[in-house]
Amino acid sequence: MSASTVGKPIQCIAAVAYDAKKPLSVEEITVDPPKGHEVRIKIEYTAVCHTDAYTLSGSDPEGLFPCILGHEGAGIVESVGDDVTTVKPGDHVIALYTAECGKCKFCTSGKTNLCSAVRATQGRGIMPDETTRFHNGKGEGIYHFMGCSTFSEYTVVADVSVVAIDPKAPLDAASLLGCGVTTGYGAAVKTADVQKGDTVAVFGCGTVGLSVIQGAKARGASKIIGIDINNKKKQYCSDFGATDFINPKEDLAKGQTIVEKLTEMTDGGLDFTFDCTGNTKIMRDALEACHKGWGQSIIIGVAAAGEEISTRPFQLVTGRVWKGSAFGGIKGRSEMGGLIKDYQNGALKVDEFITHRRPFEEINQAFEDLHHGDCLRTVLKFDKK
Ligand SMILES: NC(=O)C1=CN([C@@H]2O[C@H](COP(=O)(O)OP(=O)(O)OC[C@H]3O[C@@H](n4cnc5c(N)ncnc54)[C@H](OP(=O)(O)O)[C@@H]3O)[C@@H](O)[C@H]2O)C=CC1
Ligand SMILES: N[C@@H](CCC(=O)N[C@@H](CSC=O)C(=O)NCC(=O)O)C(=O)O
Ligand SMILES: [Zn+2]
Ligand SMILES: [Zn+2]
Repeated sequence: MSASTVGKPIQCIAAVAYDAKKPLSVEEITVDPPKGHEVRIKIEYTAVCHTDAYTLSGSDPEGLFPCILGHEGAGIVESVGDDVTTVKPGDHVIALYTAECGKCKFCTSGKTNLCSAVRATQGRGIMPDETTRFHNGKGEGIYHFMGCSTFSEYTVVADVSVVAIDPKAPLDAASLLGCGVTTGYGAAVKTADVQKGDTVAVFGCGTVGLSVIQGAKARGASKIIGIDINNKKKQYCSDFGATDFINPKEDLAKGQTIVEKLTEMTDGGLDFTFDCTGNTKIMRDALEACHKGWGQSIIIGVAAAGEEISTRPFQLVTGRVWKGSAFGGIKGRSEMGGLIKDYQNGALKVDEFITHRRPFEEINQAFEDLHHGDCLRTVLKFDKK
């Protein structure tokens, strides 16, 4: 912490999304000090998740411009506003797009990790007091994103949207626990609660899908089928624990559907399927590949505005279950410590997802990296020292 910055605006580098489909503008911005119940973080590392690209594409109904995207990030608390009791300057932290206040109807329900404390203002790109902490060189306000905005060297988040972690945990790996790894792993071990011997199919084997595979393996699933249209994902699937890989563009017999193939491979269908593509047609396939009577399909992928899912109601009448999962069902402030420990004792692979590294200034190339089948996550480093 630098005491000289406390209570003052900070000028720093950030990537501003001025408009949908346009490259981010890497420029100097001003980050105001944190107000009550807010925390200013010096972000050390941030990664690019598919959801950042989705919002930048203009398909997100909550997308607002100009904004500072980014929600997979870790850093060090620079200063805190009044009444912040859970973190202090110098703490190593992960920003949380799924807050945990511990007090709201959602948090106290014991049924969900969703929290309502700051979600409404978060979706409108502003802090809980309805203002922004970000301004560009012209003095114009810039919206926040997902309550995190980690594509800025300094960011301000609500105190319920940040968790302190073991300072011995490397912050590059910690950044990935801010979304992709936690989301997929949690979807398998918490939302689905996969059990030993279960059969599992995962559609879309990026960081989220591979993390589902990792969770299913940890639980002792008997068959884990990775499905992806990119053959470069085959080796990754095997590395993270899949027993089989299918490329639907190449591995189906003439006239055979992916649902038929999966049903044949699993004696009638899977115990669990996961959509990690955001494609609503794939979501239908994933549901219909579930075993009659009990199979559950978990939607993780984020679909564009206007997209809807459909199936014959008979699919549900006959016992298949459609569910969704946000942040893997994980409560960020109370459960992140356990994931960090799992990572530290070797039970949870995280470093293996870092396939590319770049200085923050190359953030637009990091978005390009996402389209290459060999890229799982590009981690961007702020400080070149
Ligand atoms: N619910 C939640 O809490 C969260 C949701 N998400 C969402 O999860 C999804 C996955 O995220 P992430 O892993 O980062 O994304 P990636 O883009 O890294 O992974 C998606 C994978 O799916 C593949 N794919 C695309 N179309 C198909 C298809 N028709 N059949 C099979 N595979 C296909 C892609 O291949 P290719 O690269 O060749 O297109 C890619 O390998 C996104 O929709 C993201 O927005 C992410 C985090 C949290
Ligand atoms: N803004 C979108 C919805 C985006 C969405 O579904 N986000 C996921 C996390 S994606 C992370 O990479 C999520 O957890 N949603 C729950 C939430 O409360 O936002 C839209 O409006 O469609
Ligand atoms: Zn994400
Ligand atoms: Zn809450």
